[in-house]
Amino acid sequence: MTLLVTNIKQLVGVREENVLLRGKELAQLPVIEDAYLLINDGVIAAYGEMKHLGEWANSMEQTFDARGQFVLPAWCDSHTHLVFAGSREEEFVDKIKGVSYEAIAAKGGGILNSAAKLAAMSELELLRLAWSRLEELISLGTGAIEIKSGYGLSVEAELKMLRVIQQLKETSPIPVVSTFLGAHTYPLAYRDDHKGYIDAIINEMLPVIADENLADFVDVFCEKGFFSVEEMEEICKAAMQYGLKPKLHVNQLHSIGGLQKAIELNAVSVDHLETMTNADIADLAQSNVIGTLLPSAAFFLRMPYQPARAIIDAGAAVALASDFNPGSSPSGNMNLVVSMSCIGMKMLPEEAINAATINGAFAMNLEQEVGSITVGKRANLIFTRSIPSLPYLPYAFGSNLIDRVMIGGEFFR
Ligand SMILES: N=CN[C@@H](CCC(=O)O)C(=O)O
Ligand SMILES: [Zn+2]
Repeated sequence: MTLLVTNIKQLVGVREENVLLRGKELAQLPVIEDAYLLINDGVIAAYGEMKHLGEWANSMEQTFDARGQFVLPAWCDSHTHLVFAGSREEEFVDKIKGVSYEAIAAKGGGILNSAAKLAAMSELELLRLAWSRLEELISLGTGAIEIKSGYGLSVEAELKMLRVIQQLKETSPIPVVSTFLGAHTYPLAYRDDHKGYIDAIINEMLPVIADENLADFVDVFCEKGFFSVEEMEEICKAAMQYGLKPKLHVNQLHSIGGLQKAIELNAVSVDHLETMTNADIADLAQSNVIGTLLPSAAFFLRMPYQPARAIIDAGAAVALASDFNPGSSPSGNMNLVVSMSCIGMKMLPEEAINAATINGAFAMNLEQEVGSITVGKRANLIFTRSIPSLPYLPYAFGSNLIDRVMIGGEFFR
């Protein structure tokens, strides 16, 4: 089926080629004013200025008049923990009362709290909950997503999470990539036996994950009190033997060398980056690794935002993602993430949109499929409400400025 979209006020993120944007390039967001867009079988087939629309347009079987809407590539959310069993608002209240993130984790809260809830839930119920979250995110403009395990922390429960992600992958209308995060924290039973848990990850979880093709990436929470740089290296090297690529949680609370090791391991991305030394910024800028910034986690944990300006100005490639999870970012709303990055991290609107689309696609190895208006890519698109300009999107934070979301050439809901 072919659909012609006409009278688009601005077609945003038009790119003939896929290039990961770094440094100054991040502010370059190519648009076509007063545009048309042709979609064939759910895939972008052509685009251009309305004035160049040929006679052929008259014979189109299906047309949609965008009447002055802006059309953007849907958000590419490259870091989420979307599969979880329950919310953790009791910890939210504890934190308001002054209890720290680390103190909550130390007394069995945090990730372990989510793991206990997940262990008690069936695969089917987990899938039902995750599916309804995913539907909400798509209606908020997310057109591709990465989902991690990491609330299982046992062979059985990690595999249960990954099988839920696998089912989402098979049935979701948007591309889903899967990340194995068995090394999210040490389960209680292995609190004093790190080697034992790492052995379980390497010898019991990874072979099944590889056998059933349950993950595209491997992640480790490299942090004081969680996994050390050496432990991260051991786990990544084992996972890489099965073809999983590293995408790693580093430099959230402390700078302990995780970022440098991730670069050495040729990670696809290093995620969080709230705590960056000047040397960390320089090392990232000189590497090919994408720095994925998660401003809503910093916001929710009341931490200083990631130093986006310094990271971009040093020449690094950055992506933006939601980190949707029940502990540190109970929102997967990428519109809010884009606003926060402009308001809290002084990213330009063009930089934020690029970081949340094309660079996010690169951070999931999905750049051939999504992230820009490019012939051959999926027509996963955001149609805005009537807005005066593109910067109005991050400026008017909290308003729902999305009129419709298109997934694979069809309007979603
Ligand atoms: N930092 C590690 N993991 C999650 C938080 C997990 C949780 O608190 O449940 C994050 O990315 O912020
Ligand atoms: Zn995370």
